[in-house]
Amino acid sequence: AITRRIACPDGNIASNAACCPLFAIRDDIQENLFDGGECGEEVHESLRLTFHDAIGIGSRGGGGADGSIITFETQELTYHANNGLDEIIDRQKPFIAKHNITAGDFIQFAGAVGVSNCPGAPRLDFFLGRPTAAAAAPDLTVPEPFDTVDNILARFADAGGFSPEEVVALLASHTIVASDHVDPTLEGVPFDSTPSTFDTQFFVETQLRGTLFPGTGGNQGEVESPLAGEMRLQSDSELARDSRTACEWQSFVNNQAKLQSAFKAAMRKMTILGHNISQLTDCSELIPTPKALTKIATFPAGLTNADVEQACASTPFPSLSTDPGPVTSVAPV
Ligand code: HEM
Ligand SMILES: [Ca+2]
Ligand SMILES: [Mn+2]
Repeated sequence: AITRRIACPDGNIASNAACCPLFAIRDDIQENLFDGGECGEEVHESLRLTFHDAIGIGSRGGGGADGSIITFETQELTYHANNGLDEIIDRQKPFIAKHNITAGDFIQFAGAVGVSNCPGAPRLDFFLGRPTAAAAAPDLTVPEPFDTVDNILARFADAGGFSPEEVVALLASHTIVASDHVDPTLEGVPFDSTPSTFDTQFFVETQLRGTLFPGTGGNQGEVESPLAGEMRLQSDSELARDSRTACEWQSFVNNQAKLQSAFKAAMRKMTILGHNISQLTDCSELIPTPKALTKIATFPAGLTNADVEQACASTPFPSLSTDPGPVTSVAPV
């Protein structure tokens, strides 16, 4: 294939002139939205936003990854599942206003650039050219942590024909979480012990027997986790144990290469929902290459294979070593 090289007005080289404005946007958000290239709160929330915008499509209506969650925020932010997204939307809006880019493109661009700051992440694709949203997405397109596996799989299938395997791949995103809203008494609670690293610990730790709540019990959509300071969603717990998804879930344990390739492929599909890829421009070259990760997955200190709730019937849980030292707790982000 012939790679086109175009000189942009600012001196950057692009494959397509349409991508040229993205260099300045990337530099601006790395410096002023992501605190100089961190894998922190704004990255986590920007990734969550890519999902809540894109999944708004299907038999009930909605335009997919069209920016409607910002353009029609007065409506979509009244939906229960979007609780807390007002903060990142307020942070993103000035960048959209300043640069000549639609909300739909910006949400997915910020997500892809942001994820590149997390060691171990794949280099996500980015396609440009989403028009401004025409209407708000309807309510109830975003799955909730208290939904059944049946309903979650059905919603993803309806939204974009996602298979159960692709749903599991997308949930790799929960390796970089700091939850503020599931337990109203806590802030910044991770779903795994490494919330700033795009690793497979999430798939290890969600398979361990739950023994405690990081804060209060009785929150809708939360079940017990195996580690002080760590939160487990009911939906993640059930997907890790359901016969339709358990083996796929387990297959990511200590498989960084699969984590990267499967998440990248599923994100490519999710981030263009509602669009015809032939009408978008591939500007993936703008996405930085994430730092590689060499850490091997482990059981947290004090826990072993005996704490695994084996759910995949056909394949044993991978053998992992246990972190040395006394039992620790996961610090808030
Ligand atoms: C069954 C599907 C899903 C459910 C039920 C679900 C639910 C949740 C919930 C309840 C939170 C905590 C929000 C808070 O308390 O602040 C959360 C966080 C998050 N979710 Fe999901 N999620 C799902 C799928 C996804 C997907 C597909 C992605 C992205 C591809 C994603 C990305 C994230 C991220 C990055 C966060 C962390 C946000 C932060 O730290 O502020 N989730 N999710
Ligand atoms: Ca992690
Ligand atoms: Mn947050």
